[in-house]
Amino acid sequence: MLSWLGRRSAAEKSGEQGEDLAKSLEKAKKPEAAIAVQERPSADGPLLSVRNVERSFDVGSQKIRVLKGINLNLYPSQLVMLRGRSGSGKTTLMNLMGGLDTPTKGEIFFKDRPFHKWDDDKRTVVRRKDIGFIFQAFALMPLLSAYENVELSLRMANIPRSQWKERITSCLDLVGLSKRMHHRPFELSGGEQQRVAIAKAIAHKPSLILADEPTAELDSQMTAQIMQVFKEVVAAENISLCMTTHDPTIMEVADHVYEMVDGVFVAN
Ligand SMILES: Nc1ncnc2c1ncn2[C@@H]1O[C@H](COP(=O)(O)OP(=O)(O)OP(=O)(O)O)[C@@H](O)[C@H]1O
Repeated sequence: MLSWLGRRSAAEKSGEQGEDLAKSLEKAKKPEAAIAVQERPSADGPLLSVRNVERSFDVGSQKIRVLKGINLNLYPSQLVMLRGRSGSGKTTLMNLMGGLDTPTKGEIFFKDRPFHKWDDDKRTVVRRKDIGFIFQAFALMPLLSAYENVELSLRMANIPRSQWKERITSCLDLVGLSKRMHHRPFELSGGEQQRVAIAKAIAHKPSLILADEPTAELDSQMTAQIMQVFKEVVAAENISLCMTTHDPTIMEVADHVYEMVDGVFVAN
């Protein structure tokens, strides 16, 4: 598995079981070339629109086609999941959605801004201000408290210092960590650390949160808590959230689930 964090840093030089498995394997045998893009669920236009996107990588003398024509619309205040087997292309797509990478073909519009045409510097400005990232491995600074970790995000986004205390307190309160603000990551459970990571990702009030397997390191109880926090954050902060997962037990929380097989979406 390629780590999103690893590839993110590079790009940023400048963030199953029994029956279900049998069903998904059956579907995997017959991928459809492309499925209809999600119907418009709200009066607003999409926050993010991915149109006919392809991504290939040159490895030695070979061209590897990872994404083969992806269409996706993400609307304000939606919680969307990308599901697929390891290597199907989920992280590659998330990197494109977050402006960490650009497509080989196709278009990506974030708030009508053409990410596919913009250089990394321009995308970075938008990313810092309007997109939050959450990783499987929490990605917290180990020597900083929960409070200071969230503060770091506000500092990076150039939010005026006068607003920090109120915003940090309200974000940690939203994720249920008011009583653990001054704990450092090693003094927190895995679920609590991931809640700090969520507070950190939403602190600068982004419109979009991208989360790559945010519950992969957590047990089922912590996973359920994190999914509840995600639902609350999407509602309270008017944020759209797109996350990848292998876990079939959490799909019902999503407004929409995209199933990816070998670089294309298939009907689920
Ligand atoms: N920079 C790259 N260079 C070459 N191949 C790459 C690159 N990035 C991704 N790939 C290839 O693209 C394919 C899809 O990788 P990706 O990480 O997007 O899958 P994934 O669905 O997120 O998998 P996982 O669930 O294991 O994280 C893999 O075969 C991977 O080796």
